[in-house]
Amino acid sequence: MAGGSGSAGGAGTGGRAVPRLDGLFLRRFLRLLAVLFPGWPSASALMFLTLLGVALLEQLVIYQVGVIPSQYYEVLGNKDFSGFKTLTAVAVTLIIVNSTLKSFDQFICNMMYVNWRKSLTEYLHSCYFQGQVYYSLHVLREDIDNPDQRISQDVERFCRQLSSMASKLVISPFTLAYYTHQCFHSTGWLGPVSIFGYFVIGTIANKLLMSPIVSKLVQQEKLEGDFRFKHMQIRVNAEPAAFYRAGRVEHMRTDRRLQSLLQTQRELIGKELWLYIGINTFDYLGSILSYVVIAIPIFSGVYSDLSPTELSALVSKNAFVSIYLIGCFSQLIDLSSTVTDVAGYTHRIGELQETLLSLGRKKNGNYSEAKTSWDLDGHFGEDPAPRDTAFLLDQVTLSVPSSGKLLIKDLSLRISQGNSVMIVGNTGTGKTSLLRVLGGLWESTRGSIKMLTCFGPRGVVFLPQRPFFTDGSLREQVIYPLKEIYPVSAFSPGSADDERIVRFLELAGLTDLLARAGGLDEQVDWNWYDILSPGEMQRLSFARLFYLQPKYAVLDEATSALTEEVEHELYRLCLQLGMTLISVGHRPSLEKFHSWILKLHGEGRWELTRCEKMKRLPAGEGH
Ligand SMILES: Nc1ncnc2c1ncn2[C@@H]1O[C@H](COP(=O)(O)OP(=O)(O)OP(=O)(O)O)[C@@H](O)[C@H]1O
Repeated sequence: MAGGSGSAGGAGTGGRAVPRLDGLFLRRFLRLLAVLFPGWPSASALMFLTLLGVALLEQLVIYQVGVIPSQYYEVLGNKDFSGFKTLTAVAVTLIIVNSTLKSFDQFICNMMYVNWRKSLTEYLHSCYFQGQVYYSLHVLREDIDNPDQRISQDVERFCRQLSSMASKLVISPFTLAYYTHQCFHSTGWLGPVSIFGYFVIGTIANKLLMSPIVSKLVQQEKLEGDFRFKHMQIRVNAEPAAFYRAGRVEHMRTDRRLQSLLQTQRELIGKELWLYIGINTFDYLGSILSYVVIAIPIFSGVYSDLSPTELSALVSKNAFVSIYLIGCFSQLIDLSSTVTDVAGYTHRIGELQETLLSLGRKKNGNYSEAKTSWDLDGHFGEDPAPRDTAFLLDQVTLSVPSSGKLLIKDLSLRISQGNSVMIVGNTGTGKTSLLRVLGGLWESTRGSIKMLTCFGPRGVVFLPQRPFFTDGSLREQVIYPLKEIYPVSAFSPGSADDERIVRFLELAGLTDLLARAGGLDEQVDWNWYDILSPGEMQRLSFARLFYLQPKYAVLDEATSALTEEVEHELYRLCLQLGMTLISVGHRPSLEKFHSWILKLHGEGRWELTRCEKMKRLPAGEGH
């Protein structure tokens, strides 16, 4: 497993551009926005409009609440009791409306967060699970660290931070326009121009302070993922680790990853200090800027004909609108730390999105779209492919993708029905790699490979070296990866699905498993890897194979944990069920189940021989 296992100290950018607040950020952000707002009328767009309406109403009410104190001065000064009662009733109503609107504002932002998270995660899932993209991403691409963390945690934080900014951002164009107009009205061009100038300077200074934070944040997220991955490694491998008494060494290694993460967090906090100094300075300087704005015409003699009282009234009026306008800008500048978070997550999610899309576009020429996936619902149409041949290899040369190490050179082979092939050879000579090419996971460096049948029950089923189980009931393990009950009538008319499953479990020697699992459909809360022995896992994989009854079964050392007798029995059943086998194995006792032996010698050399020991078996069942 490559995901998350990258070096703990690296920046995680793997030769890529350092993440900054630049054009690349903008492009990635706009691409993510297109996922969050897929069109009109989408739920997100409607929520955003509602938020805009609520925020506008809120502004109106806030303004009304703001003038209440001055009205109290008036009614109390005049000892106007009925005016006081009316004003108090109005004030209470306005405050209730204001608090309701504020709560609604928060509520809509939270709902938007959930909705955005749903859209973005589902979108990434659709790219991640398309074809074999998840395999290529984890095994063949090493430049993307912790894809799992990007999809789960980074998306969550991105959406949360973005939604926390939403209500301030949505209203700011309106408040800015309104108070700029007001400011221009009372101070002329000098007020708005100096405030805008001040904001531009503040933004440039902030941007300089924000960029290093963005790259640090991206690095911190990578280390966070590495740390979590280390814990997951222990969780998944608790038993072998315990046999090795690996507690001390794993403790040290896990602590090392933690230290590396904490060191980066300290550096991040150090960089953020400068940003906070910038933000706070901007806020407090802004509060005196309005007086600086009014001081310029006063000292240049524009108001020299005004009396001191008239001048004070003018100062107070101008200060009010300028402070409001500066307040609007300060609110935007205050969002800087949230913006850096959003930018960091944007880079991480954007990188993942780009990689997923490029992997999704890269189609394996040997496999048409229809053949790259299973018909999971069990609906089987007509298969136009010739039925007697599964794979046609012509002058195929195969190398390890990352290192280029030559494994097989100029191999021509036809794998057709009734002609089982056994692949043998020393460790690391490329036996599994050849299956990877047959399965469409790797591409050959030269030559052509044609798969003339499909994946699934009517075509090819692979049993990988490491058995794979999903979460769920025993039935779900047996029928995997079919989702629904397999259409019995296709192969065994008349017999019920349950009976077939039980029979195949018995044939695989797993009768007791039915009782342990409490029946076929009991939703067990255990991890199948924890409760099954390696041998039982291989037996269960065979029960699955018997159930699916494909025409071709590709078995990669699928019986390595079983005795020779059990192996013999399982292979015999496969042939009896009409399967043609393509197996990788080491035991010579397996040869009798195959017509051909392909021996790999490494460094490209191979040898194909006819096997004379092929066992004569009774006619296949079900075909
Ligand atoms: N994802 C990978 N990245 C880099 N190298 C790989 C990868 N997978 C396999 N290899 C290398 O390719 C070579 C062939 O591997 P392969 O798994 O095909 O061996 P094998 O013949 O099946 O061996 P074994 O009998 O041990 O199962 C080995 O040297 C292995 O280290």
